[in-house]
Amino acid sequence: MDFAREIRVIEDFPKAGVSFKDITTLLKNGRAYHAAVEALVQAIAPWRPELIVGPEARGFLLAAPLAYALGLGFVPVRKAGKLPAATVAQTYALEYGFDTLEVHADAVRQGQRVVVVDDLLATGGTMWATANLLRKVGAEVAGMGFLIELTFLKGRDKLSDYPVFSLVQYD
Ligand SMILES: O=P(O)(O)OC[C@H]1O[C@H](OP(=O)(O)OP(=O)(O)O)[C@H](O)[C@@H]1O
Ligand SMILES: Nc1ncnc2[nH]cnc12
Repeated sequence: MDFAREIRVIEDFPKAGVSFKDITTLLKNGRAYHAAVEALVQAIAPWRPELIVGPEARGFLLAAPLAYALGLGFVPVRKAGKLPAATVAQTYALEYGFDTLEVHADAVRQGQRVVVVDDLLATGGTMWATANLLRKVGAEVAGMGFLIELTFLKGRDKLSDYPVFSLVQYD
């Protein structure tokens, strides 16, 4: 399937100069959504994950069905202050300023192989912070899967310690 055809591109959203990749058009097409999750399953299964992790919010839309398809558990990474039990936090740089992501301190077993799945790789800041969180709580990050990669932002360079897979690339 040509996944790029299912993704709507909105220029100058949320601000001038940004070419926004809108996955809602893919998500509302059942065949495309199913095929995208299946393609990610095929790419990620060889990494032998024991658990799937997804960052809030769009990451949940791919990571949770992927976990379900593989018969694995799902762990959410959330923006600061959203998770109720004891957490570990990681602050990371945004284009302007900083943000903080959290995961439950007891979310993984020591040495557990986890794969992180998100909708889109841009600068890599979100995924870098997520991987750091997972290492802090004792996980082994076995790989990272994305629906979309904005190759010109070179997010992969920040993630060079890990295998990275993306289904659709924009350059
Ligand atoms: O590689 P990066 O430069 O970190 O950018 C990619 C991240 O940006 C978007 O999330 P956003 O923070 O907009 O949150 P949302 O999923 O809640 O919309 C996207 O879903 C990725 O998680
Ligand atoms: N260009 C883009 N489109 C959609 N989501 C994004 N997150 C970061 N950059 C993005």
